[in-house]
Amino acid sequence: MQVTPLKRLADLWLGTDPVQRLRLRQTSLAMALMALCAPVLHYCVLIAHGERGPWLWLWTAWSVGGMALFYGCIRSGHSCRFADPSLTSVQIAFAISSAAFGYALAGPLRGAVFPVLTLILMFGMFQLRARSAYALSFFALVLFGAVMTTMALRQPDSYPPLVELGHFLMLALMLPAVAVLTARMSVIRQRLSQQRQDLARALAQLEVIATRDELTGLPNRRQMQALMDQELLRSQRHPHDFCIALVDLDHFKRINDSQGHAAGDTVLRHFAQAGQAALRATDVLARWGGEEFLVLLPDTPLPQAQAALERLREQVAALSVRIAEGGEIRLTVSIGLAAHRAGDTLAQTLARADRWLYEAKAQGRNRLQADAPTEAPAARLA
Ligand SMILES: Nc1nc2c(ncn2[C@@H]2O[C@H](COP(=O)(O)OP(=O)(O)OP(=O)(O)O)[C@@H](O)[C@H]2O)c(=O)[nH]1
Repeated sequence: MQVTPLKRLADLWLGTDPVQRLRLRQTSLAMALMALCAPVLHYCVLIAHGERGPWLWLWTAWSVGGMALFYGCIRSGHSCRFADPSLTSVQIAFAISSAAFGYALAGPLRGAVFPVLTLILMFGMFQLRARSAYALSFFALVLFGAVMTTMALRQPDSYPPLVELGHFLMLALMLPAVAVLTARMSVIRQRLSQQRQDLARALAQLEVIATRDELTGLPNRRQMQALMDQELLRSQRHPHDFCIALVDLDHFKRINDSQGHAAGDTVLRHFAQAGQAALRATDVLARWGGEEFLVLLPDTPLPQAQAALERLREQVAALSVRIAEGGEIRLTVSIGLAAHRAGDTLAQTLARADRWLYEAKAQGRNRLQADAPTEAPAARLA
């Protein structure tokens, strides 16, 4: 992808971390607004006093410089050590103080500060909690009240006390209303965030339900079918061997009948653990249905698959499952193993594994029957 000079500039200004970019975008917007307000205030002061004077320059340095400091603090990562790395509350408090200072300088055009003050508080709608919104509104009201009182006392001609009282009353109505709206936004934001988390959790659960067998935690039949389809596609693209084995617990009905269904479930769970432990991490053991399991051995030629499943059979035969009712159950498995042949369908390979399993059962159980490496198993079984 080509990097345009504009994107390079944006990366330089905002960095590349998406979370930091979001914070810096917000602060840059606030900084731009502050920079745009400066000439307007200069105009108001010129109209009111015919000259700009040192206080206005102090306001300009304080306001624009302060916002630049916020930007620097966030851009450098310095703010990450604070509870709110966006510094939202502090930035809003600072902007309120700048607006109050501007109000004291603006003279007859000071009413222009009120929409700016609303705008400043609206920045909090994206991030502030209800409590901070109320606190900042209160802070603004107190600060403006103090500035209005001071100006009415010191310059009653430009700031008539009754007019200032009217201004204050207007603020006393407007600021709590903005705080209430911000608080409501905060509740909506929290609800949305909770819903997003619930949805993500439900999706994760759904994925588990859709792909895992509830009793054993192994991949279920649907998931195994998908994995085998994938392996088939891979073997067609980059030819390699893979094998499929059907593993069936011997005389499992007897366990259920003599020890109960719960004991049968315990045995299934123990078999699943032992089976997984006996296989390689790349092999997949899945519950195919009932007491029948399926093993997919990707990228594995028949002799290796045979050795792996023989090891599994031996380890299961050595297993002793302790059941809740007391006592121990021993179990064995019969295994039918088939190597996939190029050109065959998965159903054909599975059918061959099934026939070998049938053969293993017929020959007395607790054994592995597999394709002969040199002989076509389909021919032998026919
Ligand atoms: N406890 C329990 N039993 C199950 C579950 N799924 C299937 N079964 C039982 O597994 C038994 C399978 O019995 P059969 O198909 O006769 O096979 P078997 O007794 O293992 O005999 P062979 O396969 O011929 O060695 C049945 O009793 C089923 O009820 C399960 O999730 N839990």
